[in-house]
Amino acid sequence: MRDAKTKAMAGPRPVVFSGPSGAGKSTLLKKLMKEYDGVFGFSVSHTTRNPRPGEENGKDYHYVTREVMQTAIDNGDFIENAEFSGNMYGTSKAAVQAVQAKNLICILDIDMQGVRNIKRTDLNPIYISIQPPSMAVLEKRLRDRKTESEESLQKRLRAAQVDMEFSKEPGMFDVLIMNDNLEDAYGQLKHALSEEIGMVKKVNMSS
Ligand SMILES: Nc1nc2c(ncn2[C@@H]2O[C@H](COP(=O)(O)OP(=O)(O)O)[C@@H](O)[C@H]2O)c(=O)[nH]1
Ligand SMILES: Nc1ncnc2c1ncn2[C@@H]1O[C@H](COP(=O)(O)OP(=O)(O)O)[C@@H](O)[C@H]1O
Repeated sequence: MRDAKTKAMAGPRPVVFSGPSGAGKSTLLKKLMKEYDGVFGFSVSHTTRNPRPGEENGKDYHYVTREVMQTAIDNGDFIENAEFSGNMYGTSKAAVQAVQAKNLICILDIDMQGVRNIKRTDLNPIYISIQPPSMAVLEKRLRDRKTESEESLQKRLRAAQVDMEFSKEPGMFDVLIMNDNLEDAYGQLKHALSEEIGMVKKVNMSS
């Protein structure tokens, strides 16, 4: 456990976003970061998947080869890493430190293996699960997003089923948000984080 002093030095509590691919994590967190400019900072993960149109290296992800990623993992550069849908993903220590150095609330978008592994660290985040209203809605959203091949889509849907069960495990998440209507889900998210947002605004305004 971190004592009060180290906690204060590390800045505000990070926030973990998890939930099935296509549940709306990126949509919600981008909205949040836009509205609360200077409050949140995104932990830019590493991945071996290819960038999608519109995604930027260093902003959405650090896009790397398996070799580069494995070497960095072996080097102890990562807080956690996982294999998802045939690709490697991971949170580097540097990604989180870069956000915490600016005294911002660090946002992590990670899968359920990441959640399990972060629970073994002293990061002490708020765990938020974003869930879709149903598998049918999730499938429609993923298809309409037009980012996945049929094979990748099927892999994501299979992982989603496991994820939806995982999110029901007692004590796994602090907040569960069902993303049916976007504005409602966003309202719930802001409400869940209102105390942390208030604290960061106060501290950063007076410094
Ligand atoms: N464990 C872990 N999972 C990650 C990390 N970065 C992204 N993910 C997860 O990997 C999954 C796939 O992400 P992505 O390929 O961007 O697809 P999308 O979720 O459909 O937009 C999602 O569940 C993400 O939350 C990471 O650093 N660690
Ligand atoms: N509440 C919602 N209603 C309808 N479509 C949504 C909603 N939330 C997100 N979407 C859409 O669903 C797709 C998946 O959302 P995205 O944020 O990419 O999910 P994730 O980051 O969890 O994989 C996107 O095309 C997004 O625009």
